Amino acid sequence: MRIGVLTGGGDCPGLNAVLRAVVRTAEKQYGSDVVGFRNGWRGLLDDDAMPLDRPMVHNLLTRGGTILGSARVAPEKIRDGLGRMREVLDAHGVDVLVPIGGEGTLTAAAWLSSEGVPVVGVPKTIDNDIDGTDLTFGFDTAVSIATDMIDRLHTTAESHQRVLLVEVMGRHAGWIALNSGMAAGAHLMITPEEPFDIEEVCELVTARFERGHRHVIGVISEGATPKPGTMPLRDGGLDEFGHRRFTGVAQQLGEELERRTGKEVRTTVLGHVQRGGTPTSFDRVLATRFGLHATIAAHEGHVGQMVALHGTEIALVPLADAVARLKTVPPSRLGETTAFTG
Ligand SMILES: Nc1ncnc2c1ncn2[C@@H]1O[C@H](COP(=O)(O)OP(=O)(O)O)[C@@H](O)[C@H]1O
Ligand SMILES: O=P(O)(O)OC[C@H]1O[C@](O)(COP(=O)(O)O)[C@@H](O)[C@@H]1O
Ligand SMILES: [Mg+2]
Repeated sequence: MRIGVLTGGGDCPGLNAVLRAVVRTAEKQYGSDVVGFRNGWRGLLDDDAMPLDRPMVHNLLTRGGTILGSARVAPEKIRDGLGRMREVLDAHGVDVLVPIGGEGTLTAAAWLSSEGVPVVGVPKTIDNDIDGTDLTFGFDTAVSIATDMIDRLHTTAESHQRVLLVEVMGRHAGWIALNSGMAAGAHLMITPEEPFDIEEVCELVTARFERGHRHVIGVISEGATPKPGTMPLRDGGLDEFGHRRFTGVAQQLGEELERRTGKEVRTTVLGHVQRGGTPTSFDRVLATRFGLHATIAAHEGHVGQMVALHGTEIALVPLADAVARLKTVPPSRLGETTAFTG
């Protein structure tokens, strides 16, 4: 059998570990081989392929990013390119395609599957917002990096009696803000799931200083928004792929907070540092198990599926179900922060 692989969407630590696991499992367990397509779906549309064998995946377990590269392609081009993608897959003798990606890549994968292309999906994203799996790899690494950064901000905030706002990634889901905020003892967490009220944020900050505390740490997802009519947030419009362009919610909240409370505010935007570098041991293992089980599923004919973590076991879920909705932070999880904030 020949397996085709590609990595789509934003990169994350662990993608290379999946590639290594797919190649090793295919070669060692099945005597199969693997071909990679460069730069996500673009590699399939442009016939940009590279053979992947065991020497090529040496030393990949710990390496961040993806040796295949990743890119975004307008969804219309994917839909118009079905015939072309079939031709390229046939030309390379690919029996099963294993796309590794987030909700966008996997939506395209689910659609290809519905068109009869044999596909086994692997979920990745630092945002952890893929439904049907308890976790995605990349998330643990991003949370670890963010936690380390927030730990460091506590001391400098205290020295200057400041409010420090940390903006973390999380377009639609606040998992990184929730977990890094909890791990680092933040006093305030704001996620995209619950629009924030500037009045409440001001009250929290004022009350904390009045109680004699010397600093406030707030963690804010990049996709957070204010409650309508409470404070303005600049509109950045949409990018060419239809994603909302962010305009810096933490900075804007900080300016408003400083104006209203008179407290000194500083803002740190963590950005792509959350996605760079080596994966944590947890993500290395999860990525490796996903790659292993995706390859097994491909050989056993379980196509149209996505590998998923259920508890401690790797399961298969229908791709169409996994992309039907995003896994956002439920109110019960946000409620768990109440005892620790303020
Ligand atoms: N609804 C869709 N239909 C077809 N292809 C899509 C769709 N959404 C996304 N894609 C493809 O998947 C790529 C990756 O999606 P994106 O959302 O950028 O990243 P991720 O896979 O990390 O969520 C897009 O550039 C596009 O080529
Ligand atoms: O790398 P880019 O294009 O700036 O994208 C940033 C986005 O990608 C992410 O890091 C990951 O999102 P995806 O997994 O959906 O690609 C988001 O947290 C962030 O909003
Ligand atoms: Mg996406």
